[in-house]
Amino acid sequence: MKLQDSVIAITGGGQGLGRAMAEYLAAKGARLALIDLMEDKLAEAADACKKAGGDAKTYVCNVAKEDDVEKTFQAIINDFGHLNGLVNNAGILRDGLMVKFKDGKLEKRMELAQWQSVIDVNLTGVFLCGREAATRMIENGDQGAIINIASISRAGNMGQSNYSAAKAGVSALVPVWAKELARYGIRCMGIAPGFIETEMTASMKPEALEKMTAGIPLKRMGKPEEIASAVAFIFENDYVSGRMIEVDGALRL
Ligand SMILES: NC(=O)C1=CN([C@@H]2O[C@H](COP(=O)(O)OP(=O)(O)OC[C@H]3O[C@@H](n4cnc5c(N)ncnc54)[C@H](O)[C@@H]3O)[C@@H](O)[C@H]2O)C=CC1
Ligand SMILES: CC(C)c1ccc(C(=O)O)c(O)c1O
Repeated sequence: MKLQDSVIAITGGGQGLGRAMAEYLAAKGARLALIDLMEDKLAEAADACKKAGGDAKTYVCNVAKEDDVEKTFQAIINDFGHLNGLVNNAGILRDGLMVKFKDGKLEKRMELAQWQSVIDVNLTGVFLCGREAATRMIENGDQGAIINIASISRAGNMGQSNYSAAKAGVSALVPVWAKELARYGIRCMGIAPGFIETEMTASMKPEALEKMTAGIPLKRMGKPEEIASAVAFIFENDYVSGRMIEVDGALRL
């Protein structure tokens, strides 16, 4: 698929990795539908995309809400007339141990609400957006790809029951959707990033950063552009489907 003039929706497109993907695809001439909760961040990201050479429109939407998602994808079709791809990128962290001994007493530490909030956004949100994008693409006769952003934590990371379960779930959806959607000319792939440089890591003390990167075989964190280029590769290569790409500097948790 050529990215020039393709319409690509990115959830969580307002900041971080989603914004980096948007700018990278915009520079290749893609037309971006940026979806996020934060209106101000969306406006900044859309401006950056336009400067990079692509068109961009913004949609305030909670990916965990079925109504919001249905309205958003209807609006995208109304605005652009087509949809060629989706990057399911929006995600949240609410880390915590499941149980812990404190003062000789065993405590339940991960609250149900803490579990559910991550499942709602990181797993149900991916399902809702994937289902809506596929429906609109099939109705319109548009071919393309859906990409689920997972994490190295999908293998199971201490303190991340909720997050690891959701990321394992979105990884499992990749071969399911690849098989179900191939007949409509829609591919599905996943990316599992390791530790990536963000605004949060930029503000960390050098000693803490050094400790974090010491265990990574490539001895550095990944750059947002390295995730964005994996996204572009997937859209541009019409024979990749049903698999995960691990972009993690060879780290294993
Ligand atoms: N930064 C990293 O090192 C890694 C990130 N990831 C994954 O990459 C993705 C992006 O991560 P970052 O850019 O670091 O995060 P971030 O927190 O900087 O950006 C996430 C974006 O998603 C949006 N969002 C959150 N909940 C939403 C909802 N309910 N509806 C719509 N938008 C919502 C936020 O407003 C924000 O703009 C996530 O899925 C994350 O799990 C995976 C591995 C490593
Ligand atoms: C534990 C993994 C590598 C990780 C680290 C940081 C973030 C983040 O800041 O959003 C993640 O989403 C992760 O999956």
